[in-house]
Amino acid sequence: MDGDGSDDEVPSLVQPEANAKLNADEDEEIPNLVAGLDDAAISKVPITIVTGYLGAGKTTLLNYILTEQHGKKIAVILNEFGDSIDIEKQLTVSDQNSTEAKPIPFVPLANGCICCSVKDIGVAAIENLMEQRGELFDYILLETTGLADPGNIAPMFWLDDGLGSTIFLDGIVTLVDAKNVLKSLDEGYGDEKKEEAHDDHGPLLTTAHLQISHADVIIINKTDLVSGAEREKVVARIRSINGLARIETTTKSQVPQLEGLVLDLNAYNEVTDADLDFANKGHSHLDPTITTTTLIFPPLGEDEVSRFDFFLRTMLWEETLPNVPSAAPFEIHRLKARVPLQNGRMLLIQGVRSIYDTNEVTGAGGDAEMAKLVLIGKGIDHSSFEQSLRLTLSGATRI
Ligand SMILES: Nc1nc2c(ncn2[C@@H]2O[C@H](COP(=O)(O)OP(=O)(O)OP(=O)(O)O)[C@@H](O)[C@H]2O)c(=O)[nH]1
Repeated sequence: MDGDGSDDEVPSLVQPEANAKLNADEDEEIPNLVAGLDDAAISKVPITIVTGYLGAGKTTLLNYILTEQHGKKIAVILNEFGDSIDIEKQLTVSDQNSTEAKPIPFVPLANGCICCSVKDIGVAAIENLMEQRGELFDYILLETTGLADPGNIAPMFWLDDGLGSTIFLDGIVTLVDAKNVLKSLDEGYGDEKKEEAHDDHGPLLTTAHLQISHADVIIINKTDLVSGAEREKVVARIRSINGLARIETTTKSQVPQLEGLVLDLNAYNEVTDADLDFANKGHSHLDPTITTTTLIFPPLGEDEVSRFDFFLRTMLWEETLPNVPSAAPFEIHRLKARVPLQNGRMLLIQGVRSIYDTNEVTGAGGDAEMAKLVLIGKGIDHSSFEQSLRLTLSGATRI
């Protein structure tokens, strides 16, 4: 595990210009994504994003959580307005861009939890919620709409300085409907983004793909509606898209445990060797659109550290591969890496889309540990990425 180097970590969060718009002031100090490692994190409120396709079982999961014993005071945020639920009619946050602190009304729920509904998951809405925090809650669960792309929501929780100091992203949990997910992946069934996805001219990228590729935990729900063989097929397909996520199968969203599966995932402050090893186990590429790829290389020498960072920057910010200009177009959704250095230190890297964060720790890993970089994304051709990394580390490009 990586926690042993916490006393002398050197956070060096980097931010691409493409995401600068999320920051009100580009000169502001950028908060640390790996939030769990410092003292200040103790008082921060974790947020779990619950996402999943229409009807997959998100609300059923939230209801299940609220009736279970977890000893937490949870604020549930619903990111939608519906006619069906009375509480949603009562609650309004009209303008997410407003800087005025308009109190968000809460509705009491079971287990001492509270619920509110916001139209858009904006920084202002969450800040507003945090201002009212007091003793009201110590955990936030955010249920997104079925068509939300978690890759757009996740960066909000560490890019904004104010928010980053009060909240940290604990993890993304994606519910999928065992009966319909394959159809959703293949056809964009019922997907309003279908046209947009086709504009890409590549294999169809659906909302279901985006929700699976960004997930830290994937709950395959409604298993009562499929046979054992169908369930295995779904698991294999999802595993081929996201080799990093933990996968559980459920009926009525009844997860076997909450801790570590929905709550307190610590998905963004741990990069364990076991996780990366698992992703590298060569799951077959069953999905034509999104795959998980692992690059393995020896510990980096002093000169190679900045070259490696150049490789990451070019790949994530420019979506090109240094030294391999002919590589096919690609998109990176999620990235995790453990990179031992020859000086005995270790780089732990997390990324979502074009944002990534590097922490340097001591004492992690053994002498024999190789560096592992796991990438989840679209159009990733393993050999082009490997070639680019090898050439870049060898100093083929002056940086
Ligand atoms: N058969 C079956 N039905 C389920 C299961 N889980 C949930 N449902 C039902 O499926 C329907 C949709 O579940 P919800 O929890 O509302 O799904 P959701 O993801 O919140 O749906 P949206 O808010 O529309 O995106 C409800 O009628 C649930 O009772 C399950 O495991 N099996």
